[in-house]
Amino acid sequence: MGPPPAVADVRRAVRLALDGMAPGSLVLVACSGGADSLALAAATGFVASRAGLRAGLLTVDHDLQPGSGDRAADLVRLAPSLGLDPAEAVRVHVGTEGGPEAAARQARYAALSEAAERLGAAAVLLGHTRDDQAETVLLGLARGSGTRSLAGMPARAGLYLRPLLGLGRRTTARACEGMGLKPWDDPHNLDPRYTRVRVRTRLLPALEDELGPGVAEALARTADLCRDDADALDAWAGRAYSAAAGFDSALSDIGGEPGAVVLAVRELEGLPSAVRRRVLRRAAIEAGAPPGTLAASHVLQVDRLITAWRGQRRVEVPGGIGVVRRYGTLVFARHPASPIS
Ligand SMILES: Nc1ncnc2c1ncn2[C@@H]1O[C@H](COP(=O)(O)OP(=O)(O)OP(=O)(O)O)[C@@H](O)[C@H]1O
Repeated sequence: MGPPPAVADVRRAVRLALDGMAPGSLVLVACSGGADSLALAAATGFVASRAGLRAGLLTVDHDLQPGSGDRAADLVRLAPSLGLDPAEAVRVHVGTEGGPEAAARQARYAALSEAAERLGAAAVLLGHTRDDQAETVLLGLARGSGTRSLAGMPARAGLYLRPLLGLGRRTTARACEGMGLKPWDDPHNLDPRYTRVRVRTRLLPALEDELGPGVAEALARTADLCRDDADALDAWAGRAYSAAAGFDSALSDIGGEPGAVVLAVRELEGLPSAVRRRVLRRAAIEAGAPPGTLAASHVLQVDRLITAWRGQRRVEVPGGIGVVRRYGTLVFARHPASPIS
């Protein structure tokens, strides 16, 4: 008799994600002890041993709740029985910048990347599921995001893989049951003070009641479609950026300071706005604007220097970057030379 269907589904997803990896490579599972990453950990131990790969477990102890150190130690003790060796608990200090959730996430990824490098891992596996993806899309819609944000989380990004994005949370819970594993229920996952928890526990179930049980799956499909669109637009914008920034070198001292980015307006005027806005966003970032702080409204203001220019002198974007229109160019710089109007 084969394994229960949910166990087989999780193993298949892991097998697909690890396909093509060089024999002997080390893959690490980032495991919180919750159902998603516990099912992932067990399936990875199983698949890796049959695929000639080595598998290990990393758990991050944020030291935010009483007992978190014990939980991390329990996971490390459990790991060898799942075929995961090495297994490490990494303790991190969580700051407060950007709110407690964002700070914990940032500290977690930094710790995971550091441990992966130290252990020479070829990949770090995360337990995000289709339901996490659906929540991300809903949150993006509510913020008025564009295609890049609606694309949600990618199945692979650098070292990080998300093998379970095609499976629902119900499947991981059943897989744990099927393997006799007892996941940890994080009380945070039920705390309605978190927006994501309200989306998970109230909004998505209400949508499924009203619109049918396939809503999470449909939202995850939207994410995939948006990713394809965003990738295509990014590629177009990359070429457009090179054309607009790589014009005649005689003009390249217009910026007036090192690090300035100068774009030729005539290369931008005929572009679709979705592409032009991407070019402008990239120019601002290359000139020194921190990516996370650059809002759509900033990019729109810069865009008006092209589409609705009435001698406006200067647009400010985060990072102390000013944008001015000067001769047939847009100059992005910390202290751009005074504009021509
Ligand atoms: N403390 C942690 N240590 C290691 N990895 C973690 C930790 N917290 C989260 N992760 C990784 O990030 C993924 C997504 O985290 P998130 O907080 O959204 O999930 P979770 O509620 O912890 O659920 P689960 O553990 O069931 O995946 C997890 O599946 C896991 O791979």
